[in-house]
Amino acid sequence: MSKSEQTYLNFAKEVLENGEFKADRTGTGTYSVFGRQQRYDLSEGFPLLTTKRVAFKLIKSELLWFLKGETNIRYLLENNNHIWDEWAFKNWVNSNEYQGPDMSDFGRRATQDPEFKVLYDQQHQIFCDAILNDDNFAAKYGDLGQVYGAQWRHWEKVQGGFIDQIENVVNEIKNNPTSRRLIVSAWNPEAVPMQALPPCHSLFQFYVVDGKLSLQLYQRSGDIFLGVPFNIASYALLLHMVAAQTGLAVGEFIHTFGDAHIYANHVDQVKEQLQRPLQALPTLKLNPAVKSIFDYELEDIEIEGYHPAKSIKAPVAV
Ligand SMILES: Nc1nc(=O)c2c([nH]1)NC[C@@H]1CN(c3ccc(C(=O)N[C@@H](CCC(=O)O)C(=O)O)cc3)CN21
Ligand SMILES: O=c1ccn([C@H]2C[C@H](O)[C@@H](COP(=O)(O)O)O2)c(=O)[nH]1
Repeated sequence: MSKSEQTYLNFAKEVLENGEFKADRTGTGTYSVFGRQQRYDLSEGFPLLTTKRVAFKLIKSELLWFLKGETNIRYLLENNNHIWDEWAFKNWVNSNEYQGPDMSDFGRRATQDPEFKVLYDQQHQIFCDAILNDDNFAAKYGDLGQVYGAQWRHWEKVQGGFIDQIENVVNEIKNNPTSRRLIVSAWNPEAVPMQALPPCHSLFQFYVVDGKLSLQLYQRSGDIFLGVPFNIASYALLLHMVAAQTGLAVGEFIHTFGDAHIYANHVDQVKEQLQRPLQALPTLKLNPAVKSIFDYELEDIEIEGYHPAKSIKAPVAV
């Protein structure tokens, strides 16, 4: 049995039991707590949940997308990753150019009205085809604004020019591992109005001791059922990659939250997941021939020994 997965399940259980009902931006309603922290010892195994199948290939392509400094969903769609579609789709259907049926409040209506869902699926398909095949359309509507990739790799300086926070932090870990300033911030108050969704995983810090690298993330807002399993695996993967590139062993991933919530329409799914038995955690294999944090491709990252229970579907709140 894995301590890491039990840590996540205990957290979900605690929020189900103690979360306060709280209205939210999406109109869905949540059970929410404020200020929590979990620790995952990565030497125990790779923290990809086994009590439901978590699509690791989506986590990989999303993280490589951030690391490339990309903010356009075209790269994700080319890799069959649709987790960010809704936030780009919103820009299109709210534009003057959009001529199709009314898509206002599509996220909520698609889960509640089967007839509307048919219309939404059609428009979503048209949207994805256009992003993939039409360069101008992709440039206009595929871009999520100054989101993670932009802030990590090209933080815009007031006096002109850019800061590559990832390159800097990897160099600092190599050259100055005792530093207490090993921080990457995605939270840029000036950019918030230009982002499809202000960064949920807002800031992270590295720490080196005894030849081991740890990472703590501050996540301002966490969707415990859908987003958090992705976030845990994504930061564990990033930690492994940075450790590999700096010659360090992996230590802990520490996950600190602001508003951690379970959406009201995820409660049954969480209860089902909590009933399931845990399996051993998988292990991560990174291609040792890769010599830069920016050179990893999908095939350089493999998960081995992953034997999860079947996936549990849930609607995403848009
Ligand atoms: N409400 C909400 N929750 C999130 O977790 C979230 C957002 N919004 N907005 C931006 C990103 C997108 N993320 C997402 C979006 C969808 C899934 C999701 O639907 N996951 C499914 C499988 C999807 C698939 O196989 O294509 C799952 O079962 O994990 C996960 C993370 C995380 N973020
Ligand atoms: O990586 C992510 C991205 C998003 N989320 C969740 C957290 C919230 O449920 C929504 C964002 O809504 P806000 O109103 O902007 O907080 O997306 C996540 O868990 N992980």
